[in-house]
Amino acid sequence: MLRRPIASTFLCKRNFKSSAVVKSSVLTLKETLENVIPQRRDAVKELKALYGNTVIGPITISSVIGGMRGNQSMFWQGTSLDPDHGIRFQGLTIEQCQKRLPGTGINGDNFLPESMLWLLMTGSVPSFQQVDSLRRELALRGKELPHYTEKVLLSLPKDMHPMTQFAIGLASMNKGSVFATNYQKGLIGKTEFWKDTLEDSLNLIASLPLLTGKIYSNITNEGRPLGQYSEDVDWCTNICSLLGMTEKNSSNTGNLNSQQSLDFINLMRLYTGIHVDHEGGNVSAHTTHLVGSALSDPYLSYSSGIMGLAGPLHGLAAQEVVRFLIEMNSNISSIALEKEIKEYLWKILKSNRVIPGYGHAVLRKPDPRFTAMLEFAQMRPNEFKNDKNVLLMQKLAEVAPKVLLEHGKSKNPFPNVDSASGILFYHYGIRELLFFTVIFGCSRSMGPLTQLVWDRILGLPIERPKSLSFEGLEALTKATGLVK
Ligand SMILES: CC(=O)SCCNC(=O)CCNC(=O)[C@H](O)C(C)(C)COP(=O)(O)OP(=O)(O)OC[C@H]1O[C@@H](n2cnc3c(N)ncnc32)[C@H](O)[C@@H]1OP(=O)(O)O
Ligand SMILES: O=C([O-])CC(=O)C(=O)O
Repeated sequence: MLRRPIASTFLCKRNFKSSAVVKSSVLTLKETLENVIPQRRDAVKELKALYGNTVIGPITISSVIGGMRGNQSMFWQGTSLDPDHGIRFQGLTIEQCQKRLPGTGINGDNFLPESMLWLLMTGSVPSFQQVDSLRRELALRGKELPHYTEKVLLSLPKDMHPMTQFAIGLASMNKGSVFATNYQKGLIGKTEFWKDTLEDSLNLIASLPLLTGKIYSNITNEGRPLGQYSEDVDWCTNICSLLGMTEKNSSNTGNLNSQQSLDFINLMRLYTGIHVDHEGGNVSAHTTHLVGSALSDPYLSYSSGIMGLAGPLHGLAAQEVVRFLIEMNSNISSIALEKEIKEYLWKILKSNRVIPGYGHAVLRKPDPRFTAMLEFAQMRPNEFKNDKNVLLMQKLAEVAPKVLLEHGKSKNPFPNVDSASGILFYHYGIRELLFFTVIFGCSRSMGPLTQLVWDRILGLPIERPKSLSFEGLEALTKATGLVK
């Protein structure tokens, strides 16, 4: 399908109220980080020296052969996950972030993911000016993709999975890695690794609007641009524009009116603001951390994380949910008929498949990220009242937990974050199901890359747990004296 070319090169300047008042005295993210580092380094050093031998939990055989569930064995600073209350970003709930993190300064706009990045990196809520300076810094850093990355992306088959294109694009950018180059030349020592890691990480995050836009235009518009990049707007406005999903400054493929265009940008800010991280053990974060522990640069490390996000039990569930909702809608006669929905779900369970968007490895309550996405839809009743997929998504949140509870296997029968997100993007006009997880991947860059910077600030070692064979485990059971 060919898309309309961009109607005009006119720049949509949704100017930031703060732009005019940014003072040169505002410390950059790096400078702020430099102020925080000495105290944090000392604290971790002291913890290790005084309490290094403190035992913090048992490791059972079930956990060794059960995906390390429950093992408290990773250091992760930015976020932590409570099974009953969900994610906290440097201690703040989603609700608190919505109240406290700065946005554009325009009433009703969501907080900016740039604010979240600042919070994760430094541990404190940024001021309006700090966020605006970071927004500007990222917009400048991200204004072009390396020519070799463009070339690599253009050479890929248009029907290659967008997540594969994403991982390849990111890995190709390792050619320009400041960290890898300076390490290879022997120009940096261990205590300084974090500086080049930060440099690469900010460049990587900044490049994501163009990279994502390129992949989307590859799969929908034969590689021709759908929108225009601007240094004057925020990261998400650029993402939306480059997907061709803004009223102005893009091909406006979804024919959005100005309210819908604004809503779509705010949906993107909300989505990418709360998917940034889910503590360290999830597959994408853990993979980035593991690969990074071998001192692979941020591009290679995060490209590996993206490959993990591309699994259907993890981020790819976002695409699976949309497919599932559309298929279910064409197989039931009415959303109001709970009996039919239940039968449909049972058919899936009886064929030994999972219900996508439900269950979680850690959470034991509905995912507050799901609730935040749901609230986005509920706050716009006129927009969504006739969308039968969105209505089914809401109905399922009532029905599926009952069925999963009756099924009796899943430890968590409630909706997770992937339940709501893709179908909202679909509503506004992103119809390529395979693409949703790429948007997830834009957001997820922020948490794991923050940790990578901190891994290097703290000089954490290469990760290398001990593995055990069946015989090794058996020998341990005998050692307990409980088994003959
Ligand atoms: C961003 C994210 O990654 S959020 C998660 C996105 N993934 C999905 O939505 C896919 C569907 N959900 C699932 O597959 C799982 O709930 C996971 C992968 C998220 C968590 O897996 P686990 O920690 O192993 O879950 P749990 O301990 O509850 O699993 C116990 C059993 O219930 C099953 N189960 C868990 N969730 C579901 C589900 N949604 N539908 C059907 N069965 C399920 C498991 O497959 C497992 O079956 P088994 O004993 O035959 O192996
Ligand atoms: O925490 C997990 O295992 C999966 C998840 O929800 C995420 O990574 O966002």
